[in-house]
Amino acid sequence: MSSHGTPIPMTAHRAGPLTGTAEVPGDKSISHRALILGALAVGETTVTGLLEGQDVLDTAKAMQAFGAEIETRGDTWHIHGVGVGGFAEPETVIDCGNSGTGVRLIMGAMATTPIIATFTGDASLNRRPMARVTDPLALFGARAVGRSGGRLPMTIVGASEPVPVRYATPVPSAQVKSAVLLAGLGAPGETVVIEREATRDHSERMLAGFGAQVVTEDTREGRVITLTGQPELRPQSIAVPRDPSSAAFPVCAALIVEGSDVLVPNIGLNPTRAGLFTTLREMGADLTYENEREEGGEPVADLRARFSPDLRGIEVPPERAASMIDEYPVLSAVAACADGRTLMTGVKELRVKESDRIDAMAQGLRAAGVEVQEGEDWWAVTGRGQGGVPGGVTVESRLDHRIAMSFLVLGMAAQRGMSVDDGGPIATSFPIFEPLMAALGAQIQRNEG
Ligand SMILES: O=C(O)C1=C[C@@H](OP(=O)(O)O)[C@@H](O)[C@H](O)C1
Ligand SMILES: C=C(OP(=O)(O)O)C(=O)O
Repeated sequence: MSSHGTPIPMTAHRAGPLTGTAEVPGDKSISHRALILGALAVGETTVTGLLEGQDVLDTAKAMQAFGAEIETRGDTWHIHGVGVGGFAEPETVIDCGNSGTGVRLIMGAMATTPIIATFTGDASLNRRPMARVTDPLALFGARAVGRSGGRLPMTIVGASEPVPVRYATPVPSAQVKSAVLLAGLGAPGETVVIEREATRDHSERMLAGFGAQVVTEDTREGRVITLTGQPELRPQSIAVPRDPSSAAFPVCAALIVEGSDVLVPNIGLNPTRAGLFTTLREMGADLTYENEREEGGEPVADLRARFSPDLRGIEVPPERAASMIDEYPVLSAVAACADGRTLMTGVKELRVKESDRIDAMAQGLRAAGVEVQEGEDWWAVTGRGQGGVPGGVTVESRLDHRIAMSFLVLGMAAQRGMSVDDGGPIATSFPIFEPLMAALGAQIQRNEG
């Protein structure tokens, strides 16, 4: 089932070369944060390039429920923030749909204000673990009551006298880090988050942009981030860069579809996000960075991906996992078309995303004729070489946009194409995926009725 309606079965067939320019939408992580920090600032924040995918739209609706006024004029989003500590108590349940980032960051943002809010989501989100966020929020003085196993629906009672927190994250998660930092905004004094492995740092960068005092130090313990609480956040004008996690799909498709040459302009290459591109280049991908520059304090380049007939399997180092965590599904589609084995280790987190992504990809790849081995925190794909994946099957997308898109990309190179039972979830992060890929020359269709 799609998150908000009837399933949309989709098929991608093997087709001629993919060529042209792929203008992918705005970054999902940055879009959520722009809305939440805009809601916590005093005055009007404007945002251009916001990803208008369902996950982000659900966060916008949630911010309205907490009292922010949000309107769109043309392509610009205007957010009238209520200030740190100014959130109102929502009158209804907050539905975050399919979005782990949305629900976890918003729980953090409200946890140090004395209000009560109840959160829910779709069947996928309601299976995902929330204790990783509610455990540190309890240290601030917030309380959480949810379903067994720390699942949604869940009610958070915000702390009435919050205290600052020092917290070492037990899992590599930018969502956990960000929830703690956002909660720290409402607590007096210094809140400290320590992460052993650096995860995406958009919250730290954006908090600093809004005028909060945030200091990051790399130490022997790991990355130590110190935030000074109760700032007055100054409204900003934010231009959201394009999403490298969405760019991954046209890039990977171009590498495996014969004769392709695709330009994906203006992609953020923040090192905490760019692990996939490094990995693809190590596999022998013809992937170049053109027009490298800095925009809004972030490294940016145009990516040019060309058909790469000599891709080889590699071992992806576990320390790279955080910088490409959402890209393993599509990497496995490329690995299936490479020569040799691609081994991915240190990736336990993949099991608690919108689906168990190791299981979802392993089952679908095996059905498509590709050998996959797996353990709790690793998996390995034995490539069948260029043009060697039989395909020709329908696989489950499991309410997971990245699973759906990864199998459709594989279908573009597989001998007999690939189908997914439901492409509906794609709209959570990449609502223009179908027309964008079709404009490049992909054969992608909905199987109505
Ligand atoms: O903070 C974020 O914006 C995100 C963090 C990652 O999740 P985890 O924090 O669970 O690793 C990532 O998978 C997700 O798509 C977006
Ligand atoms: C894991 C993802 O998102 P979230 O955790 O926000 O649902 C993703 O977009 O791949």
